[in-house]
Amino acid sequence: MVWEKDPLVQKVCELYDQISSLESLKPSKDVNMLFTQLVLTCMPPSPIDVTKLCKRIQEIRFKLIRLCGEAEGLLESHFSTILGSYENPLHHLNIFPYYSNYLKLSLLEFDILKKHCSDYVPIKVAFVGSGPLPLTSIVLASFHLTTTSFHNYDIDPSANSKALQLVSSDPDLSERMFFHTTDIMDVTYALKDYDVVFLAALVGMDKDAKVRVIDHLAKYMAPGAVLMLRSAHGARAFLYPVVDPCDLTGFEVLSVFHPTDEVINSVVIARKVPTTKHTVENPKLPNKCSDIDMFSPLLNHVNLIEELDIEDQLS
Ligand SMILES: C[S@@+](CC[C@H](N)C(=O)[O-])C[C@H]1O[C@@H](n2cnc3c(N)ncnc32)[C@H](O)[C@@H]1O
Repeated sequence: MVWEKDPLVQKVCELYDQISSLESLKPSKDVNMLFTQLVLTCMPPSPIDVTKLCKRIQEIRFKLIRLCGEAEGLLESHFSTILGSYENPLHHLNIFPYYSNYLKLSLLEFDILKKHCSDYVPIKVAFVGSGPLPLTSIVLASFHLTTTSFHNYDIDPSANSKALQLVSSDPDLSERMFFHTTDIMDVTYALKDYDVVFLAALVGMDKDAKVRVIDHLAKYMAPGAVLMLRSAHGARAFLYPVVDPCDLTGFEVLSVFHPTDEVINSVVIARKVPTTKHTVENPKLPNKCSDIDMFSPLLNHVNLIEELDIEDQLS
């Protein structure tokens, strides 16, 4: 189908023109109004396949994803600064306008994780691209994985110092949340200690960059460890990069879930396969997620069905 004439695509291009003309993407009435319009335009289920867009609109999409990422970072930084001024920041998270979205997204990710690691609670989780307001780690640690330690990686030192400020006064999370300031591409053997690695939607802003990060994680994560990724589907792919199962070399894709409500990101869960050219010598098996016999006929049978489901979903 030729998407250029599609009214939704036309609306996205109009909004791009206005957003790209803004002086600043810091939270303001105009910025909030334009991004709210953009999200409301892209949210409804849509048959749009962004791989079929013409070159001009592909370029608009790539620039728009970057603008959305910049605005999201500025929004999170803005509210993290306000929250950091409270005595107990974690008691006031609901001042963040998208807090309920994170509650729903984190519950969705926890439910999907539980389904594929049903007999085991992860001991160590890494969140890559945690940002100045690491709500996924905070929500998971507070409500779902209440004994798990969370290692948050962010390339931006100011993001980590703001994030640390939010949890340092909490007796529980201050003991279970850790922050590492580094490019994830520079983290190697430490990655093999994590039972689960979450990859933020905004780490790897285009396909090539995303695949480079995924290949790096495939090289150093422990066999059997779980990778949770955020992707996008339909018109939501104008807001975030898309992760396709074929991008996940070195992993076995367990499921892909496309929400249709106000949770914008699709969720992809995959498990590091035990034998891959990427495997680093003598990898330490993280824990029970890898104790599952990766090649037991039953498991393969179940996985095959789920992968077939994936094929159905994606066809
Ligand atoms: C603003 S946060 C938003 C996270 C968002 N809530 C999500 O789930 O995608 C994204 C963070 O990723 C960080 N980031 C981007 N590339 C990175 C990399 N290669 N290594 C570590 N952090 C990175 C940015 O500094 C930014 O703070």
